Amino acid sequence: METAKAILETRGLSRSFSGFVAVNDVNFSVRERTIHALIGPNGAGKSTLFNLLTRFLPATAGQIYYDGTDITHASPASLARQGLVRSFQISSVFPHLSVLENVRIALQSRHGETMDFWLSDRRLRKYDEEVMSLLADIGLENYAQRIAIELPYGRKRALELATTLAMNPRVILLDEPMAGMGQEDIQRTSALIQKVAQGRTVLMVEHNLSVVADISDTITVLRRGEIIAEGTYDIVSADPEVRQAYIGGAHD
Ligand SMILES: Nc1ncnc2c1ncn2[C@@H]1O[C@H](COP(=O)(O)OP(=O)(O)OP(=O)(O)O)[C@@H](O)[C@H]1O
Repeated sequence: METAKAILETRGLSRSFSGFVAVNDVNFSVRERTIHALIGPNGAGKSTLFNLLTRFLPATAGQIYYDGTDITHASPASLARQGLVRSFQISSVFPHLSVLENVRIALQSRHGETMDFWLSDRRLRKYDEEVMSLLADIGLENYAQRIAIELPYGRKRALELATTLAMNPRVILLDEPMAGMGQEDIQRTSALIQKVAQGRTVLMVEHNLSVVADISDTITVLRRGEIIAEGTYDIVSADPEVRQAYIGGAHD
């Protein structure tokens, strides 16, 4: 595990907003096939770094590399095609379509087909087999015919993950996957993330530290736009600067 190569890397990455430096000269590296969490107190720059990595925000300075290729100026759509997929990105859920239809649309889009009403039944059925196997992976097979909007909250998030997986990602970026979830959904989603991480890389911003402790291989702690610690949960949680950042509270 320790020797896995870096799949995502930044060098001197910075982002300012009207002179305020939200991400400051960050050298960051995510090893392939690990679950990597980005944590830090409110306003630390987590969302900004996440948006830079997925190219939703342009960098003010520095470089981003994906699998050794400079992607500093790539578009989010081209990154998704190359396997760097932000959950809820291209694959947003259509609330009034069924679970099966939602995942089928994501698969069609990956195969370069738009929503073609004239697709033959045979071709649709071909997708449906793939859809059902994906839904089985994610524990949604019994929800296939349910309309997305009617799903319980945790299952809706699982559907979002299913549409992300339909893009066949190498790296999945999750923005607060546990947000708004109760304990039961948190446990199920944690297990799901560990499952989908097999053979893939997951980078997530997550506030729930017990989830982070449970499932992350590596944790990067940000504070005021800079990395202050990195390593396993045991290492970062014992770090005096990290403890101070959390005790110090929000915008310390
Ligand atoms: N579009 C923007 N314009 C101006 N300032 C911004 C913008 N986006 C972020 N910031 C500032 O950059 C800093 C970092 O914000 P960011 O949202 O990245 O932090 P965060 O660690 O994700 O916080 P939280 O945990 O509260 O979501 C904050 O001080 C924020 O006010």
